[in-house]
Amino acid sequence: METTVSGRIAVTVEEGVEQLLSHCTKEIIEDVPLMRATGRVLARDFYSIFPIPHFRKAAMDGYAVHFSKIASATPRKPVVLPVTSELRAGSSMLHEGNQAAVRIYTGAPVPEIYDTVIMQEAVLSLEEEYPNVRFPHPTERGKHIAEIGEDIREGTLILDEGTVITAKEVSILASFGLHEVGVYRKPTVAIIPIGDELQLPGELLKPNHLYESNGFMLEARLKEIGANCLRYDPVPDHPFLIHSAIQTALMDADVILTCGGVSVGKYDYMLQVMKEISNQTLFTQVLLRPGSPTSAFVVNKKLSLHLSGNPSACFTGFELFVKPALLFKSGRKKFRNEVVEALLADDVRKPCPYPRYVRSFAEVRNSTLYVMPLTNDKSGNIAAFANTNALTLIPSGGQGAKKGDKVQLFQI
Ligand SMILES: Nc1nc2c(c(=O)[nH]1)N[C@H]1C(S)=C(S)[C@@H](COP(=O)(O)OP(=O)(O)OC[C@H]3O[C@@H](n4cnc5c(N)ncnc54)[C@H](O)[C@@H]3O)O[C@H]1N2
Ligand code: MOO
Repeated sequence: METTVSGRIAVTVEEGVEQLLSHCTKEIIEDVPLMRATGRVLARDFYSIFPIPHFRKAAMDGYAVHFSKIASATPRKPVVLPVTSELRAGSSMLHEGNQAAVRIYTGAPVPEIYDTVIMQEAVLSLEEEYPNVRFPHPTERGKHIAEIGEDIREGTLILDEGTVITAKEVSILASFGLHEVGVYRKPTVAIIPIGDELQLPGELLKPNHLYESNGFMLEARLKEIGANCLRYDPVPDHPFLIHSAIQTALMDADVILTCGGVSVGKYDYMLQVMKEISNQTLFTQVLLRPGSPTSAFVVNKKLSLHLSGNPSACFTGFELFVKPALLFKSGRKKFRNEVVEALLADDVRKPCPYPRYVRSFAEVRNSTLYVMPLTNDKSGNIAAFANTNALTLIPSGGQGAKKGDKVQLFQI
C-alpha cells in the first residue's frame, strides 16, 4: 500500500482483494424449502443420515436367484427353476426362504436369500412352460443387486458447507427426504449510479446526456452471482445528494456499491463524501487499468465500494473486487477468480505502467486455450462487451504483449 502524490491510497489488485476479504463476514444462516435452495449456498456440511440404498435393491428387471442354484447352467444344459411369485418396486418383502427364484423388477427389494439377479434377456421364459424358467447362463454372483450403503454409507460427508446448490446437489438432498435446507442469507447490495448526465430508460434523452447502463449491468451481474440488489435512480453530482443516498442505502443494504464520480475531477465528490461518512478508508486507487480510481471504505462494519463510471472500468472493478468479496460473504468456498493460462491470439500494442485487464474472447482450438484481445477496448467503450467471455491480464511495462505470449485470464 502506498500514498500517491494526489493523496490517494494505492494498492495492487491482490492487496485490494485481501483487504476487502478481511472486512467481509459471512451472512447468517436461514432455512429454506429445498426447491427454493437452487443457486443458494449450503451453510452446513451435509452428512448422510441413512445409507443409500437403504434396502437391497434389484438393479435390473429379471429373476432373483441364489447363485449356487444356477452355477452349473450352460446353454446346452440350462437350469430350470419354477417361478411363481414376483417382487416389484415398492413391494413388501416376500416371506423368505422357500423359493428357488423370484421374478423381480428394477428397484424392487431383494430378499436376503438371493444374492444375484439375472436379467430377463438372459433367460428363457416360455408361456407353455409356466411356471418354469430356463437359466442357460450362470452369470456372476452378486450381479445386478445394489447392496445397502453401496452408493452412500451412513454418516458420510457428502456435501461441504460453502457448496452452491445446483440440480446435482438437489438430487442428493432430496434423496434423503429433506424438505428444508440451511443456506446462507443472500447479501443485499445497494447500487447507486452517480452523474448529472445519466438518464433512465424510457426518458427522452436531453442534449449531451446518456442512458444509465452501469447500474443495470451491475444489477444483472449481482443476480447472476446470487446477491439481492437495490438499484437506485441516478444521483446527481452533488455532495449532499450523494451523502444522503449513501446514508439511506446503509439502512437498507449490507454492501454499498456506487459507480462514477470517483476520479479527480472537480465534480467527483465520492471520496469527499466517503471521508465524512466512513470509519475506515481501505484504498482509493488501484494500480490497474481500467478502473484505477476504484475505492473502498468501511462504514459501520459494512463495505462501501466505489467503481469508476467508465463501463469497462466499472465491469472490471466488479469482477476483480466486488465479486470475490460478495461470493465470500455469500458463504461460497470458491470465491476467488480462477486464473488459467492461455496463448494470446493477437498483439496487444498498448504499453501500460500498470497491469491491464483487456476484454477478450477465449476459446479452445486443437486442445489449446487461445485468447483473442478485443479491439476498441477503451475504458469508455461498450461494443467489446458483445463478444467478451474473459478478462486477460497484460502485465505492466514493456510494449504490451505479443501474439503467442502465455497470458493469464479468468472467465466471466
Ligand atoms: N485528470 C484525470 N482525469 C481522469 C483520470 C485521471 O487520473 N486524471 N482518470 C480517468 C479514468 S482512468 C477514469 S476510469 C475516469 C473515471 O471517472 P469516474 O469514475 O469519476 O467516472 P465519471 O467521470 O463519473 O464517468 C466516466 C464516464 O463514464 C460515464 N458513466 C458514468 N456513470 C455511468 C453509468 N451509470 N452508466 C453509463 N455511463 C456512465 C460518464 O458519462 C463518463 O463518460 O476518469 C478519468 N479521468
Ligand atoms: O482507469 Mo480508467 O479505468 O482507464 O478508465
